[in-house]
Formats: sequence, structure tokens, C-alpha cells
Amino acid sequence: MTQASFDMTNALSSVPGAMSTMPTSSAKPVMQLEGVSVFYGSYEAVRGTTMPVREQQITAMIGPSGCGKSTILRSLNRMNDLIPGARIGGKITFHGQDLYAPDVDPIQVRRRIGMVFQKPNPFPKSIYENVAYGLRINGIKDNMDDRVEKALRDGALWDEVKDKLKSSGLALSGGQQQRLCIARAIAVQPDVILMDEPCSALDPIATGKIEDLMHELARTYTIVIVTHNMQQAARVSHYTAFFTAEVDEQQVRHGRLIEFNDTGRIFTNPTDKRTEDYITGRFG
Ligand SMILES: Nc1ncnc2c1ncn2[C@@H]1O[C@H](COP(=O)(O)OP(=O)(O)OP(=O)(O)O)[C@@H](O)[C@H]1O
Repeated sequence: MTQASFDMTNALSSVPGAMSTMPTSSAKPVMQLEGVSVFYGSYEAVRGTTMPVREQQITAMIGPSGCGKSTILRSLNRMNDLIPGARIGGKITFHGQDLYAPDVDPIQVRRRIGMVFQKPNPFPKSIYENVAYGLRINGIKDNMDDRVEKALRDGALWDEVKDKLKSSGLALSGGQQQRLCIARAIAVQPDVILMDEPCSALDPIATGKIEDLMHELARTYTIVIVTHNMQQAARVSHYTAFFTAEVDEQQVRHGRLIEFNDTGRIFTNPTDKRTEDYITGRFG
């Protein structure tokens, strides 16, 4: 056993139900990345990423700052399209279809592949409207009260807000705001939820609630999470992708996927020394 096994048991024992993060190896890939590179202008920020995103599993992306985790995450729902000069090479399929094919509507992509950001970003509207708005702009108008309630229940927020649905979403605590953003994302019933460091602005209690919620959501949704917190990756995810940044002959840094595997394997018996050095704290 390598030194890298140091915190897996602790990490897994500190969250109720964390052992449900045993991966289901038969879970089929909802998305598949094949040799994906992402460029900002002429700069290749991440190169050659090949990995699956498996159905109803949580996939964590970890690695040192600047290795391209957020860049790859944004490529999964075409958020990079909104950045001038950004483009991708390689191929990403979603249910077997090329996500970047000319006839694919990026708005529809973002409805089916939702996103939750690092900093909770509720709209300056009521709690109710935060959830209803996303439904309306997606053309959903019927059974609004039921839909809003279900999303807030599924976002583990209903009991805390059911008596103040008309209050501003901005008046909630940071952790509640993030659960509101999750409720807003799941209201339109996406297939996949992308989370970019969803707990980095939250205290440990609020973080624990979001982690518990992620376990619940993985019964229905496929989740990809970028996290700097390795114990969080160990606690919540079924699969882990470790990225790092490599310097080429011209001294330019490019992000690269080093290892993708079951989370248990990555944290107890990684195959690449760079993964082991990172998770044991010798690097990064
Ligand atoms: N909009 C952008 N325009 C130009 N370069 C960018 C842009 N966004 C990211 N980059 C560059 O791409 C590389 C990867 O950045 P990215 O934010 O994806 O890394 P990360 O691993 O998510 O980092 P962190 O953990 O610090 O958030 C970095 O060199 C970064 O400077």
C-alpha cells in the first residue's frame, strides 16, 4: 500500500452514507471526452483529455491551480462558447451525440447539462422566482407551484424556506443560497449537473449539507464536480480525474489529465507517481 492511502478511511467515515460512493462500474457513460483540448486564442490550456462521465455517478476533477479543471468542466456544457477566442479540439459526446455538432443548440445543451458555480449566485428575486424563472425561460409554465416545491425539496431547502417563499433569495445564508442555486439548476430536470467548487465559499456545516445533498442527487442525476478539497473528492465522488500542468519545451504550461479511476483507487493506490505526490501533499 502506498502512503497515498493516508486519509481515505477518515474521509469516507466523516460523511454519513459516504460508502454509497462505491462506484457502479456498469454505469454507462452519459458523456465521453475523446482527446479534448481547449484553447484560449492560440494558447492550449488543456490538452488531450480522454475520460467518461458515468450515469448517476459523481465524478470529481482535482489537481493544482491552473491545470484546467474549470476549463474542461465548462467545455461539458459549452459555457466556453461564451468566452471570446475559446474553442475546443477533440470530441465530446453526450448520449452518443457530438456536443459541438453544428446543429446542436448550446441553450438546449445548458438546459440538459446544468451548472452550479463557486460563488452562490441567486438572482435578485424572491426564493420562489429564483426557481420559477429558470422554468419559465425554458418554456415551462404549468404546475409552477408544484415544480418549485419539488425543486426546493430536492435541493434540501424546502423546510427552511417554505414559509418565506416571497423573501429575497439574497437574504439567505451562503449555504442556503447555494442550495437555492442547486434547486434552480435541477428544476428544469437536467441529465447532468456540473459543479465548480460549489463549497469553497461555505463553512464546514454548510459544506456537509451540500455533500449530503450531492449523494441524494446522484440517485437521479449525473454530477461532475471540480474541487480543491481532496477530502471532499474522496468523500463524495465515485470517480476521480487528476489533472496537472506540464511545461513544454517553450516553457508554456498546459493542463493534462494524468489519471482517471475509481475514487478509492486514486486515493489508495494511484498508478502515477504525480497523482500520489499530489494527494499525499508532496506537490501542489
Ligand atoms: N477566459 C480565459 N482566457 C484565457 N485564459 C484562460 C481563461 N480561463 C482560464 N484560462 C487559463 O487556462 C488555464 C487553466 O485555467 P482553469 O481556470 O481552467 O484552471 P483550474 O485548474 O480550474 O484552476 P483553479 O483551480 O485555480 O480554478 C490557466 O492557465 C488559465 O490562466
